[in-house]
Amino acid sequence: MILDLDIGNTLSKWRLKDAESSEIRSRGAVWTREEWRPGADIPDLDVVEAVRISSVARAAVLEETVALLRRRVRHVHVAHSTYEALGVINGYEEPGRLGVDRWMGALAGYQLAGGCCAVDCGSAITIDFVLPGGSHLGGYIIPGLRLMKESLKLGTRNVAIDPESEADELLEPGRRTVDAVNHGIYMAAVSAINRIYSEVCDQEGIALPMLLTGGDARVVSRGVQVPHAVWPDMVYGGLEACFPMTFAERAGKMSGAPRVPEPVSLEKIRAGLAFSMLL
Ligand SMILES: Nc1ncnc2c1ncn2[C@@H]1O[C@H](COP(=O)(O)OP(=O)(O)O)[C@@H](O)[C@H]1O
Ligand SMILES: CC(C)(COP(=O)(O)O)[C@@H](O)C(=O)NCCC(=O)O
Ligand SMILES: [K+]
Repeated sequence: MILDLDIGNTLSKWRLKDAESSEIRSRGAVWTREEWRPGADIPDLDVVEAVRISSVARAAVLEETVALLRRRVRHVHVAHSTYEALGVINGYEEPGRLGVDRWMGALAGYQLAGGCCAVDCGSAITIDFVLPGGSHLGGYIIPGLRLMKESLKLGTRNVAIDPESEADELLEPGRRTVDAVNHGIYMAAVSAINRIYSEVCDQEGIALPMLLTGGDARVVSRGVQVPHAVWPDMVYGGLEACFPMTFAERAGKMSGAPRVPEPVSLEKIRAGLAFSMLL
């Protein structure tokens, strides 16, 4: 069994993949914390022969996790952001500083679709661009839906936040605080994604397919006008491409990869951009 780990700032996601059949046997998530211990909510390591890790948690968390896993598992692979991988050139001035989850997403997106816009809606929302030749342009980072909500709570006196209420896709003006906040942050996220996508495609002269991942991908997806596909396992896809182990992976197949969405024409993107700027 292969254990894939995607350690984010909020949640540590894991899945167990059958090394023979390439099937996903189980999956789960635990809060990202200082110490990561196999226990009730973590799979049994006895069946695990290899681990692949993408982590943006504090270095100490990753080090402890790796040290613990190395005692129990023969092969432990940790992904890093590099200058180049799988035909993609990292756009960062200091490639190692690009969040490795973003790098995994960009690599998976490129492997699936060639050039792409990879959007990861987690604690932060990140929007990365890769051109068909493999040049990663860099990207954008904005607070995720939950962080936006929490920042309002921290920074204002009278904005009472209901942390449990979902950011929903209702776009009309809110008539009570909870709705004004939820509709506001939702609009902030989806309009940023729509606008950034259009601006970069316009600038680069190419309509790119968009791929969405992360804990809030489904809710964000409903507000994104650009044709796109939701790929919950996109970060895992990058791990599969970097450290292929199963027969299917060696043949370039990534689990749960969606059909590549057909982007609208560049003319349409430009017309939409012109329209939104005239308003
Ligand atoms: N069941 C859930 N538990 C926690 N967060 C959730 C859940 N469903 C959706 N979310 C949202 O997903 C975000 C976490 O998404 P994720 O992609 O795992 O983030 P990260 O990679 O930063 O840990 C949370 O900030 C929250 O807005
Ligand atoms: C931007 C991020 C915080 C997003 O993390 P996540 O929301 O997935 O927990 C993470 O990719 C990160 O720590 N990046 C390093 C800084 C950078 O990418 O520029
Ligand atoms: K993210």
